[in-house]
Amino acid sequence: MPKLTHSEAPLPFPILIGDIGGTNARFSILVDAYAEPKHFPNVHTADFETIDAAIQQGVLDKTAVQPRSAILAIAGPVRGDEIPLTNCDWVIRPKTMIANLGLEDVLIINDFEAQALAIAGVSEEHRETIGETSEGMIASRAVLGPGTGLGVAGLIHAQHAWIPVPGEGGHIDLGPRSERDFQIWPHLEPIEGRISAEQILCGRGLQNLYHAICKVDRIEPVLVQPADITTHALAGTNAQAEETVTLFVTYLGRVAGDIALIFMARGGVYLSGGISQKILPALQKPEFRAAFEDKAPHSALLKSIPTHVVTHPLAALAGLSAYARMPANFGLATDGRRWRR
Ligand SMILES: Nc1ncnc2c1ncn2[C@@H]1O[C@H](COP(=O)(O)OP(=O)(O)OP(=O)(O)O)[C@@H](O)[C@H]1O
Repeated sequence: MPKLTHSEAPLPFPILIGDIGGTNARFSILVDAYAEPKHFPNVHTADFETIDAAIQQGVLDKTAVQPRSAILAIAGPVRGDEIPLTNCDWVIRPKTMIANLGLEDVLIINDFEAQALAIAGVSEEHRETIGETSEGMIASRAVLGPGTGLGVAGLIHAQHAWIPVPGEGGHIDLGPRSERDFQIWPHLEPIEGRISAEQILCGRGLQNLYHAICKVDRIEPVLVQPADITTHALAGTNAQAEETVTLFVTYLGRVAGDIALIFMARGGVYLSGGISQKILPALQKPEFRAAFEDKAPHSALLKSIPTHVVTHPLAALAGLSAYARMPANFGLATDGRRWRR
């Protein structure tokens, strides 16, 4: 086991854990390393002016347990003492939290690091396997999450620990390969001149792809929300929506295969995020796995790598709890992201 340095010393219990999304914030309290987490009702970020008010009213006012520390996962980079969230107005100020909420120790990490912590221990009941099941190995893994954006993280297994590797993998280039791709690509909305994976593989990306397909087919688009597109696709009630979702899972397979190669993720690639669970029947068709495995000269390697959809309803919180209980099992970098009284 790696030796604990002072900055990696366990956070003191009870620990408040939180998954702070753009729309929803989910909180639990871990009383000790063995107790089941006590969950609190979802908090809508728009209902509270500050995260401190949300924690006070949504958690602390509802329990007699006073947390001594907090581990929060947020969407966006963690830098400095004032951390704005990507998709909502909250700014996280750990020093103010320590002063006002009775906390003595606060750790802030990236939301996809929390997803990576979660896939270290996700059980069979909390995942759906896509394609042939191969025996799970204790080996590096990766997670991709199409939701509001496309989150990507690796989970390296080394020195008897799981080491989450957060990054900006959702922004890698995604190029056309098939004849149909070459028809569609000129009609996709680019970002500063290029098509990144996130231009297609997220909620907004579903709309982008659907509109491009409608343009190529010279059809007036009739579907507006990402959920309309996937609902019609799964029901087989709109041809362009069906093709959108078929291509979406193909491109997701292509990118997931690339990420598997980068991390040598023999332990499996996991799909999280709000969209994966909603398009599970489409992911179970052959296209996702075919694209995932189509990686010459390494197709045999990719064939041996399992792929799963994470179905745990609170995966990020489960990952944070696993870390909070047994920090020595994880090589989580805390430098510049941990504040103490
Ligand atoms: N049925 C659906 N099919 C396809 N996309 C959907 C569906 N329902 C929601 N979405 C899209 O999923 C995205 C939200 O993803 P997700 O639930 O992962 O949110 P998030 O990024 O985790 O944010 P938060 O944690 O704040 O809720 C939005 O773009 C939304 O339009």
